Amino acid sequence: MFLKKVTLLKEKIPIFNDYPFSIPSIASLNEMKLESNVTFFVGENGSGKSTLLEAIADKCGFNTAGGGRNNSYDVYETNSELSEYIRLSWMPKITNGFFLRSESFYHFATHIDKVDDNGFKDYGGKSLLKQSHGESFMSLFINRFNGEAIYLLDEPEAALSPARQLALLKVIHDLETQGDAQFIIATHSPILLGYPEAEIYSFDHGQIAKIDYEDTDHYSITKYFLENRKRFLYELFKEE
Ligand SMILES: Nc1ncnc2c1ncn2[C@@H]1O[C@H](COP(=O)(O)OP(=O)(O)OP(=O)(O)O)[C@@H](O)[C@H]1O
Repeated sequence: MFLKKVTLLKEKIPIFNDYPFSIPSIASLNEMKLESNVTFFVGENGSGKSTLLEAIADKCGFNTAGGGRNNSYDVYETNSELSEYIRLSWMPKITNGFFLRSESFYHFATHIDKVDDNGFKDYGGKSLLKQSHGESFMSLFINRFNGEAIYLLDEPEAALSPARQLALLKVIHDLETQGDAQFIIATHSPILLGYPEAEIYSFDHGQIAKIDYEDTDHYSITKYFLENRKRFLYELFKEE
């Protein structure tokens, strides 16, 4: 693995009232140690996962709208308001990698459609715009992801069927074990979170703290739902 630590430079922060320091998990961050090739960010909607992931991507020099170092398409790029307040500690430093931002992947696909002159070799030999959302994600993972690199994925499951989520686990496993790749993944998927030996950071309760897989809401709510679906729905829908 390459990225070992993310530190919040608290002394540089002028005021904690405004975004992104108004997010409790971000405001309470001191340093986050990364000790596994695969790290997950979990937490409720709005708990700050994407904000931190985007700041890390910006610091890596990746396009914050999604892409790697060479994917410059300013028109869709957004500024990370957090990146100038974090420090990344590497050992060794690498520059290869990719930031997958599910919500704006269409912009990346449109950009590639305009500039690719290589028969879409990095994307399965077909324009990403002519593949389904999930197919285009898998084409990217299988063809473009390789070698020593850091991959930052924001909700990759958004486009993936359960079977394709399992396929992504296999891609992660192959890259991690053969290519020494590092992954940081913000997710709500109980399937992805089940990756063995992964480190999981929860952004809930106003802090960023390690959590075991079985202690995440994603695991426990999904498990309870699948095992007690009728009772669960009865309780959910019943009149107060
Ligand atoms: N550019 C912005 N300006 C002001 N507030 C923002 C901005 N971007 C995000 N926020 C707010 O910051 C909070 C954290 O957002 P963020 O996208 O990091 O959450 P998240 O944990 O990734 O959520 P989700 O699981 O829904 O993707 C939210 O309350 C959001 O409304």
